[in-house]
Amino acid sequence: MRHAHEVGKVREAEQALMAALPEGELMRRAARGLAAVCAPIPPRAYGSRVVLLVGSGDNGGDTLFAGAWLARRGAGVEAILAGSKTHEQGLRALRAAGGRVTADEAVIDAADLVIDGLVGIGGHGGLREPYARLAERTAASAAVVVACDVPSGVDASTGEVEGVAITADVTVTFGTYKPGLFVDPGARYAGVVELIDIGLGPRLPEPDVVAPHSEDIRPPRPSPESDKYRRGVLGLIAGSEQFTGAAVLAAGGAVRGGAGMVRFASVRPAVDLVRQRWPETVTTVLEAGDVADVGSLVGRVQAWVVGPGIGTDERAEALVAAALGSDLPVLVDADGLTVLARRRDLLRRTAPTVLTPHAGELARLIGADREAIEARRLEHVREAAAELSAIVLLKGSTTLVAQTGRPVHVNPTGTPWLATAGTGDVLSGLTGAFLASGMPPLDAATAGAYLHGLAARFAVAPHDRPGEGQAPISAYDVITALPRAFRTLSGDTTWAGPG
Ligand SMILES: NC(=O)C1=CN([C@@H]2O[C@H](COP(=O)(O)OP(=O)(O)OC[C@H]3O[C@@H](n4cnc5c(N)ncnc54)[C@H](O)[C@@H]3O)[C@@H](O)[C@H]2O)[C@@H](O)CC1
Ligand SMILES: Nc1ncnc2c1ncn2[C@@H]1O[C@H](COP(=O)(O)OP(=O)(O)O)[C@@H](O)[C@H]1O
Ligand SMILES: [K+]
Repeated sequence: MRHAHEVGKVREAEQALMAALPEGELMRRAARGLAAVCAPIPPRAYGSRVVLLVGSGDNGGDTLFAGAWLARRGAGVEAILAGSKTHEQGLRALRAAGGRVTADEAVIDAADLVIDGLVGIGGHGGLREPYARLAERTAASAAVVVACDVPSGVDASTGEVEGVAITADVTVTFGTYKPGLFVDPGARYAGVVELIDIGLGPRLPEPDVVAPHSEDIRPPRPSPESDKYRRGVLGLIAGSEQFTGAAVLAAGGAVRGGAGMVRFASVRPAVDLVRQRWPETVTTVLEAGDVADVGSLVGRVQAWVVGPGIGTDERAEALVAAALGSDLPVLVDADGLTVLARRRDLLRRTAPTVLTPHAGELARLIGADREAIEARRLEHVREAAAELSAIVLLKGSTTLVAQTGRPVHVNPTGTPWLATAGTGDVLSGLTGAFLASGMPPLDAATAGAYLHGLAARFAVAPHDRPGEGQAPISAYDVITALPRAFRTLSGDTTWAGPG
């Protein structure tokens, strides 16, 4: 996992470390790391035109020291001192190395490299002038932009962006990742994030946010003792007279997600379609009076997924109530979430509940404003998990998974091409398969989001080559690419082949 810490925790750890080190050592480490990332950027240090945007705090100090290092290696370094004061030793170091100070902001236009040292973890609120103007000018320049610690204008703890911010190609961050580098909108401004070890690790407490690596994703694998029941039977309640496609897509996610068996229940037209496309499923046609008994009609399962395409009428409500009335893990998605918005009482249960809303669905569930959720995703997903007593997977440009008392998991895979009807249904079926296998719900949701996003990337650009073009995808393409996504995960060494 990549660990991210909020500003308060970073400052505490830094203070403890600073007390144990010679003065200025921490900044030296940060500046050296920043310069080392900048040096190889074409046309490389010697003869390149480097512009430093220097604010009044230590972020500006790091940037001045890094600029001095680059100047000693032959770069032409000019610093724009934008703050009300300037880090003195940093400025002395830059001048001693042959760097210059300039008031001419036009140097940004012709720069090869701009280093953003306006604000770091000390930033609050939208960028004030002249910082905002400098950020806009930088965005219009062809220079490579490297942000020091965080892109100025991005809230390091939350990823909020108020107004203008620096758009970086690379962000060089120190000691630990910051949540704002992982979570949108901030993540969009950060570019590639490089972590520099400044020795903070041992002093850091539990992270606030984590982003899994491929090796952290461990979907269940069958063992020689496995049979279809032990692998996990998923009960899936999806589709209605009006919406049948959602059922086919959710069933596909579950089948390709490795469920031992999918027991599918719905109205006749949805059952007919699911059987045609996924003959592997065991189906139950629900007649008008059957909904309350769905559990016993379907047979034994280890987890439920309820919601995709079920509609929002009384019948749908009874289906959601029946699933949540069980003592099994239940994932509620799509229409099921709309039903829950008026029946929050159904969430009072002891078995785990996983909710998979997009921002609009979450807005209805917690009575918040959709735009506010998009702007402050981290805050809202945490609040929702606490308020709804559930594991909440908030979909969107960065998918977040929150469980109270645990760091928020942020999904590193995915692509904006996923924003197309039906892909969410695939995710709920896939995650449901993991729940049915007995995976802890936070891990199941994290693995679901990861593999779903990876499959989407493979569908968009199947050859996985740099520079390869991308094409629009359908939700079905995501299902088709799931096996390939699974195969990228670290292998199971116990497999000896047949015979
Ligand atoms: N504390 C430490 O031990 C270390 C800190 N380091 C660097 O120090 C940085 C933090 O330094 P500081 O605490 O001095 O804070 P910053 O340099 O991030 O920013 C503080 C200054 O920016 C101004 N400011 C804040 N928000 C603004 C806005 N929206 N518009 C315009 N001006 C704004 C403040 O008034 C203040 O003068 C880190 O991000 C990192 O780059 C590194 O050197 C590593 C060690
Ligand atoms: N801008 C975006 N960037 C990346 N992924 C996105 C973006 N917008 C939506 N997604 C993803 O697309 C999927 C859409 O799901 P959802 O909104 O439930 O659609 P549907 O209900 O039509 O299936 C989710 O996995 C979500 O995380
Ligand atoms: K910065």
